[in-house]
Amino acid sequence: MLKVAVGVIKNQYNEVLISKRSKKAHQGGLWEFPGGKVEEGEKTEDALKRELLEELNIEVLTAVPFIQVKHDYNDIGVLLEVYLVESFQGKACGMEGQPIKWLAIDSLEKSSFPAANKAIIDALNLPRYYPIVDESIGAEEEMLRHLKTLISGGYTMIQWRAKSLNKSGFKHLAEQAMALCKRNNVRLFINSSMTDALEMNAEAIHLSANEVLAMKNKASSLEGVLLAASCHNEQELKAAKELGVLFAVLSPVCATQTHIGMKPLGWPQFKSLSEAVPLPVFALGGVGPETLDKALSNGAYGVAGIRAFGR
Ligand SMILES: Nc1nc2c([nH]c(=O)n2[C@@H]2O[C@H](COP(=O)(O)OP(=O)(O)OP(=O)(O)O)[C@@H](O)[C@H]2O)c(=O)[nH]1
Ligand SMILES: [Mg+2]
Repeated sequence: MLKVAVGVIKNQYNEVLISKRSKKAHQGGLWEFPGGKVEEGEKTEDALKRELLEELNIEVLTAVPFIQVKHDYNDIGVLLEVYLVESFQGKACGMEGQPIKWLAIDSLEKSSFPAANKAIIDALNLPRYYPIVDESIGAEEEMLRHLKTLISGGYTMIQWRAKSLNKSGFKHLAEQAMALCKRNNVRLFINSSMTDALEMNAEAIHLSANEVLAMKNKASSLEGVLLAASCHNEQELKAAKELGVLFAVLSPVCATQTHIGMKPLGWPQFKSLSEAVPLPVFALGGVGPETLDKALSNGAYGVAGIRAFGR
């Protein structure tokens, strides 16, 4: 497997720099995030700095690990170690004669990139908020009402959870929620077992940590379905990463009403766990929109919650 250092270079306008691969290269003629092969004995971060200097004539000042993507092309397998380049020195130019351009993150077209980049583009488009509609909010009507409030509040990624309903009750309710979200272009993650979620044709599934641990190496049948996972420790985060989830939720950060008796992680431990695994991690447990800055400064990608959203 070819190890590749890839840089998503951002500017202050929320645009990223992309560059066109030469016709003759592997996956030639497609756009890419600049970067290249990690040499024998070289650290990935050093390879990133070297490649961006060679290809764009810029000096990387800060780069943070973002995600890792494994992909099998028919001819080779690649492991893309993707970094967010948050600051650099110099003016980028195509040193190998390649066209380059700055593009808004939400206008990146997956079809213009090699297939492995789909996961990078999905991750770059993740919102910072992940509200959860849970039955602790109220009965079924109440849950649907709360979902509507969240949708009109502008949230674009929501989790749907009702653990105490039986299978057919959950299916019936989840189908209404999915239809509502589809009409409004909102991505709804169904929190249930993998089997049940696939049976109801969920396009996005939120798995419990136990399900993730039990799923090891079974993800190959899941092309086209987005996965997320609930995690509480490093082992679960690593298993979720291995399974190929788009992001994880790590909890509980602080003490909450719903998880009385569960020992909170606290911010320092949250930070070290989220930094140990290159995956976007949402903080959950006593956090909300007003704690986003605190969460970001502790290594979170965003915040998740039930009562903190849409009230
Ligand atoms: N740099 C880069 N490589 C990517 C991306 N997506 C992707 O699948 N790859 C694959 O990663 C592999 C290595 O990338 P590369 O061709 O940039 O390597 P390099 O700069 O060292 O090239 P060189 O052999 O011309 O020196 C290629 O097989 C390429 O198809 C991407 O976004 N950026
Ligand atoms: Mg390259």
